[in-house]
Amino acid sequence: MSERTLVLVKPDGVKRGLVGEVISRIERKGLTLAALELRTVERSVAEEHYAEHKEKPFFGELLEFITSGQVVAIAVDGPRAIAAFRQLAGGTDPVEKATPGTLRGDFALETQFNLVHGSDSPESAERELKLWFPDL
Ligand SMILES: Nc1ncnc2c1ncn2[C@@H]1O[C@H](COP(=O)(O)OP(=O)(O)OP(=O)(O)O)[C@@H](O)[C@H]1O
Repeated sequence: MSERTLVLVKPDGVKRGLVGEVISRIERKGLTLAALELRTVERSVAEEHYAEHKEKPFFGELLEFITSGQVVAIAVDGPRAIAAFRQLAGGTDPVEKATPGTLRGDFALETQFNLVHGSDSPESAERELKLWFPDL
């Protein structure tokens, strides 16, 4: 059964010219692109996107970071797309958790600047896709 997930290339990935690398790995895995947009994120969208982290000590920094530059939002389709992209991304901490061969394992050093976001469950995917691609 096909699923849809929301992927973001965060501002660090866009600034470093890694959008192509992320898209290439998504496509090589066999996943397909349903929608793609380069945009800046309004603070309200960022707050809603990361609502589950509202009480965390890093919430303020996270909002600053995600609104600090352009992001690429991508709706990605495929069988088990949610888990498949999380596998491509690697663990949240790019050094302790992400293994080489993953996007974060290969290209990131710090937990905050970990290059990509991928929805972590069908419920998150549905919520996030509505937020980022309301017309899809
Ligand atoms: N301890 C931390 N310090 C700074 N930033 C953090 C920390 N933990 C998480 N973050 C930031 O918040 C984001 C969301 O954290 P979460 O635990 O949901 O990780 P994730 O699901 O792997 O990442 P994402 O939701 O971006 O895909 C992380 O990707 C990272 O950018």
